[in-house]
Amino acid sequence: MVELGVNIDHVATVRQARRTYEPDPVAAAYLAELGGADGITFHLREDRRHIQDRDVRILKETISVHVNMEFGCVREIVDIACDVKPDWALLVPESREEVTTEGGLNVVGDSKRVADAIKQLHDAGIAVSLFLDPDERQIESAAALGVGAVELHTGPYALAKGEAFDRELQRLKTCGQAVVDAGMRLHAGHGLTYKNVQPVAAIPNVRELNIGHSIIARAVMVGIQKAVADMKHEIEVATRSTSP
Ligand SMILES: CC(=O)[C@@H](O)[C@H](O)COP(=O)(O)O
Ligand SMILES: NCC(=O)COP(=O)(O)O
Repeated sequence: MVELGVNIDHVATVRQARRTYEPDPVAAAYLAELGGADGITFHLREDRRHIQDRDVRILKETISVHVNMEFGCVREIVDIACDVKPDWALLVPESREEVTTEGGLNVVGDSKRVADAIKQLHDAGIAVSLFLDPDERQIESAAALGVGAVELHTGPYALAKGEAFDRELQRLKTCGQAVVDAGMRLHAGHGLTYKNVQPVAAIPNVRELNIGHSIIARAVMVGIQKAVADMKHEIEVATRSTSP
């Protein structure tokens, strides 16, 4: 079975737009779990633009499916992960200027920073996964670093059209096989939607897909009707009690 990890970052994005308490990504994670999520994913960014430290701690305490924490190789965040102990730590490249993660981590050549983070996480008993472009050299280096999983970056696939789409899908298949042959778990994610998920879910031996933006975008849409009806109800109740 291919597991679904639901990324709840953008529930927190809406909350942080007003620096208030709602919507709470912890509540969203609970509902995602009720809906059948096999895991909950979130990205604790250095700039704290969406997920906050408080979310990370409460999520780890309250979620019963596996917790996948994404972050860059920054000492402060690696220390938080070692303290909170998610089931998986997904190391990603991160820049403050980006709107979202733009590419895979580069682990070819000098990867001391990554190797140090992996060691610290492993010493804390946390399984480590690396977010990589579908590039065989990166996968070879990931295997040498001793991580348990690779999450293939599906962003370029998600954006590709026509022949490029077939090419990107083939890269994912070829590199997916390389991940499995090297003895690591195969995960994939980024930019997956209701329209483009099936070819990726059908890649042999893929164990987990992490999907966020598209699910949260759909949740906003399918939930609006009830949210408006609930507000109408509140107003009507008040009007009933105050009208002559
Ligand atoms: C690693 C990855 O592909 C994305 O999940 C990304 O890290 C999510 O971060 P944002 O939600 O800030 O785009
Ligand atoms: N690692 C990928 C992820 O968690 C979800 O990415 P997206 O679906 O929000 O693009």
